[in-house]
Amino acid sequence: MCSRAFTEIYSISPSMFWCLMITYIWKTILPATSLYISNRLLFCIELRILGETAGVDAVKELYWAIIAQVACSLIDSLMDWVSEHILIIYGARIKYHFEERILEANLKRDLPTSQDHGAEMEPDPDSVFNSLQKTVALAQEVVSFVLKLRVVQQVLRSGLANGGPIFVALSMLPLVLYNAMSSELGSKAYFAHAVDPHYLRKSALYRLAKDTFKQEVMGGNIADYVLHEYQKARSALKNVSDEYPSKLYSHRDAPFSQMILQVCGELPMLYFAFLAIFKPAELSLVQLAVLEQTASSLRYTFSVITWKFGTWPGDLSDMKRVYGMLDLQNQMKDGYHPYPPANCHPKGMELDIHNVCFNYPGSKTKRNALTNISLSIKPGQLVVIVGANGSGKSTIIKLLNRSYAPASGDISVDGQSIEAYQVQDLRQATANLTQDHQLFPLSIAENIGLGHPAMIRDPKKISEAANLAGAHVLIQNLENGYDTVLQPFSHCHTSFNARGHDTIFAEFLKVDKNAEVSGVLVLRIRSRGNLSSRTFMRLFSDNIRLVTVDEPSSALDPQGELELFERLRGAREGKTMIFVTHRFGHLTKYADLIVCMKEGKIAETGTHEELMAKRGEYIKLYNVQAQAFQPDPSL
Ligand SMILES: Nc1ncnc2c1ncn2[C@@H]1O[C@H](COP(=O)(O)OP(=O)(O)OP(=O)(O)O)[C@@H](O)[C@H]1O
Repeated sequence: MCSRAFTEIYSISPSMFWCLMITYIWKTILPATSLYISNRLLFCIELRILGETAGVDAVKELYWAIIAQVACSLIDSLMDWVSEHILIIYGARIKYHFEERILEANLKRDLPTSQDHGAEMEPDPDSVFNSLQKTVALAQEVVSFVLKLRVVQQVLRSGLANGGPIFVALSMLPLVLYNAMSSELGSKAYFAHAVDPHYLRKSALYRLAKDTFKQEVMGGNIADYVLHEYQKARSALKNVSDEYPSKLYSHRDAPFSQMILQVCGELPMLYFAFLAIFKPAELSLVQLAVLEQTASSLRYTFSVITWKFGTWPGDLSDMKRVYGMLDLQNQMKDGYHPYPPANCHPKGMELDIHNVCFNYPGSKTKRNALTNISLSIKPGQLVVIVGANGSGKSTIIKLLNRSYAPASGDISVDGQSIEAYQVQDLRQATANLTQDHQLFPLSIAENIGLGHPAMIRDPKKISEAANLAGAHVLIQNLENGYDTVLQPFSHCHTSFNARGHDTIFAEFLKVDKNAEVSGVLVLRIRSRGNLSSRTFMRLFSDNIRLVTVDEPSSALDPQGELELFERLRGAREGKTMIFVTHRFGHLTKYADLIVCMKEGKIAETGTHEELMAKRGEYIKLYNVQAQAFQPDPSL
């Protein structure tokens, strides 16, 4: 997986990749090089002070060490600048690259797969690069540790550091012991949850003073009860601590391990003190400084490695999430055949639903959403599906537009199984108007034009579609007309301190507010048919052979719905039309076929007259509606 990420990131910009690698290599060798140079510097200073040249040109070495030290510092700051500069540009390019890949994958993903994988569908586009950087950082520390060991070896071999091996070994001992005896949670994978019933009750009661519940608590005059119950729960909790899990985990009942570790930490200095007592001639302060410097540098790298190694699986998991999401296969297989077939009927789509059963993925209900549905719809028919809430009307539409696939049975379209066709082609031949239609955070013109993207740059067609949907006048009266952006995203940002700065914060609120389109306006646009404008726009496409309208009444008043149905019927030529609606009175008289649903099954089918004569399920629904419009005789 790491090599896949490397290859992908490399392909975004090979030149920037190599520049970044050079800075990483530099950062890897720098600590060992600095350690070596500063050790040399200290030794040369000592030789110079004591006047012991012993064949070494101390002054010349001192100059070289000074030049090398300064050069390292300069190169290091240059490398810092280069890597920061590259990361700003390259980092953004990498992020946008993965953002695009995630967007593309999400757009191609079918509904059941998206619903089954929920949160996995939105991984952080930054995480591949972040994970890779953390992997590189771990590798850097390991290599740096090995290089530092080489420097230690050299120091010990030089004979200038008497007692060095024991000193270095003693310096590393506490770290090794610490890792062996460690009881830290920090680098472990864990999750924690509270189980104590008194603690859970105390926390729940504490929340009752918050805004969400306040009105209810005050209105119900239950404040005393809440406080009393809180006190009861608190005293039942006794000494149970709610300290962070990591602290509770690392706390030891006896102090011995801590004491041993503490004493071990002092051992190197104690050892040197004993040497000073018993072999003072073999020691110097510079030796002590060099050894301490070397050992502390090794200790630091060792502890960074152990920490990074512990957190590495977690770092990689973010990268895994991105690739897991990108590699996810759609549950619904795409077909091979183009749609429409050459011999299709000019009047519209022919549909044959045969013995279809279906339930939603993850549904916990015993009853299927649809059970044994069989239905034939002839080309160009106007079909109305009626039935109580939850009887399965919308689900039929969702199977027809291939949002889901039946669990069993088959749907055939123009004589061929629906699954044999390419989904994209089928969708191009279908116009859906549903209760779930959303306004996109784009301009009104785009919101409408996206019904038929080929005409999205045609303002005449867009206003014609809005006119047909009855939304044109409202849109035209807006300050920015069709260019009004609906529900724009705000990209404002304040620093933490700006919150204490009245002028800046007021300005921030103003800018942030400007980005909002009022919710009232959005509602008006919805109710005045901006959503159906998109469907009318879609109807301008010559490809449409099936129109499904699923209860747009939640956004429309009865008059608006009646007008909408009238206009949709006006565009009926060459299209099969299926309407799902509760207010079906004004539609059923035009219906070639009425399908009456009950509890996921088809209760009866026929024309209005046939179903009225049957005196079954349909007439019950019809009478309930009719009664709502008749005067109450008791009044
Ligand atoms: N996304 C979903 N996940 C799980 N169950 C669902 C989902 N959508 C609908 N259902 C269930 O499937 C059954 C049929 O729902 P459907 O929406 O098709 O009924 P409907 O007749 O269109 O109802 P309404 O008139 O209220 O829209 C219901 O029991 C409903 O609760």
